[in-house]
Amino acid sequence: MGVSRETVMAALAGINLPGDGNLVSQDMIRALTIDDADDGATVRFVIEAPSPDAARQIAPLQSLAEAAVRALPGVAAVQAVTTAHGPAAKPAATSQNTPSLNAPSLKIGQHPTPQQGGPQKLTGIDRIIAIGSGKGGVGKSTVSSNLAVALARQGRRVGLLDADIYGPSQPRMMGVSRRPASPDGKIIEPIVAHGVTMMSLGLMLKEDEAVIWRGPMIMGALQQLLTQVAWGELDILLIDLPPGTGDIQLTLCQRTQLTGAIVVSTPQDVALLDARKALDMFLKLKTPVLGLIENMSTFCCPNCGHETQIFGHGGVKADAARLDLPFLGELPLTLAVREAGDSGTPIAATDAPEAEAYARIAHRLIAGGMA
Ligand SMILES: Nc1ncnc2c1ncn2[C@@H]1O[C@H](COP(=O)(O)OP(=O)(O)OP(=O)(O)O)[C@@H](O)[C@H]1O
Repeated sequence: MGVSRETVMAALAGINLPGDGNLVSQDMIRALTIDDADDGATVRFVIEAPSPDAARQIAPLQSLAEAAVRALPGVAAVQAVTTAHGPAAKPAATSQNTPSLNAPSLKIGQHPTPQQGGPQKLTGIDRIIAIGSGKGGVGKSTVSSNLAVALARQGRRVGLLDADIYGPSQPRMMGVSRRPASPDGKIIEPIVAHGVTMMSLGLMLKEDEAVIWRGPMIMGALQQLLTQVAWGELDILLIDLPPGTGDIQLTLCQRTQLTGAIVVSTPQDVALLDARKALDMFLKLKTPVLGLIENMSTFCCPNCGHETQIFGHGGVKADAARLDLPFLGELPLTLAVREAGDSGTPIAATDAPEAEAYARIAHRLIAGGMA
């Protein structure tokens, strides 16, 4: 019989905060998961502080919390992360950037405002890279969150915008559930998680709420997420696109000066067919393709170590060579990557062996001046 959620929460309630209360009474525990195994449970949780300053202040409590949970009978391993809610750095000065203490009243999903001239730069953001795919479910969001975290771990100031407006998955993958604040009703304060400044439309909606919007409203929402979020100074903003070649991709490439795009695909033929359409779209929109990533390249059985190429292998690399585009690397299909994403702590934020593959791609982007 494994450890229960209640027992873990009771242990965490024993970790007192410097001011008042404890980790549980101050509602700071998020994304608690308990994975039972024969040799004991692995417990994962996120400590979400109300601000980056508070996160720094309580950083030493993370190891106390981990030790308290590890001491419980039936627990084999503990993985905890401290994240903060609030702006990463002082936002770039704009006339609207004067927060007050009023309650947020931001209305997302308005029609876009007309824009003069061609694609525009975003103040304070050095590079913007869109991460796209042709087909859904190939791991574009998983790659985006892990790459963002890997780049942040290598010292870059990273933003992550979830532009998958119909199916935002970054809140879950980054372990964030709190609605961002908008003290003046105009500027939205992003959330900081795993060292990444992030924002998603999913954070502005109720979890099960569907977005039923026509093209212009979607484009308006994207424009708001790009221009009304206080991103601060960033080396790189990664944009997790929805699958396909629709309104969001078109609006983004035409209105925002992108450094380029990265296309993620599995090696499977049906995925590659759609990936080629995404590549063709970026070509037509004159957005440079910075490279291709092959996700779910190989599967290594965690029990016997046997390697299987479930979706084939090498197809993306071959396409990159054929189209004379950079191949950025391949990522394995593993249970740990899926579980990490579901638990709100991307594998790249851990010391698991899988983190290395994301770190390599991040290093390559930095070395190439792309991040
Ligand atoms: N390398 C991997 N190993 C194991 N699971 C993976 C891997 N990459 C993605 N997954 C899992 O596959 C599922 C789909 O991934 P993800 O949501 O990242 O894809 P997507 O291309 O962004 O999908 P969509 O855009 O259609 O929402 C998720 O459950 C994710 O955890």
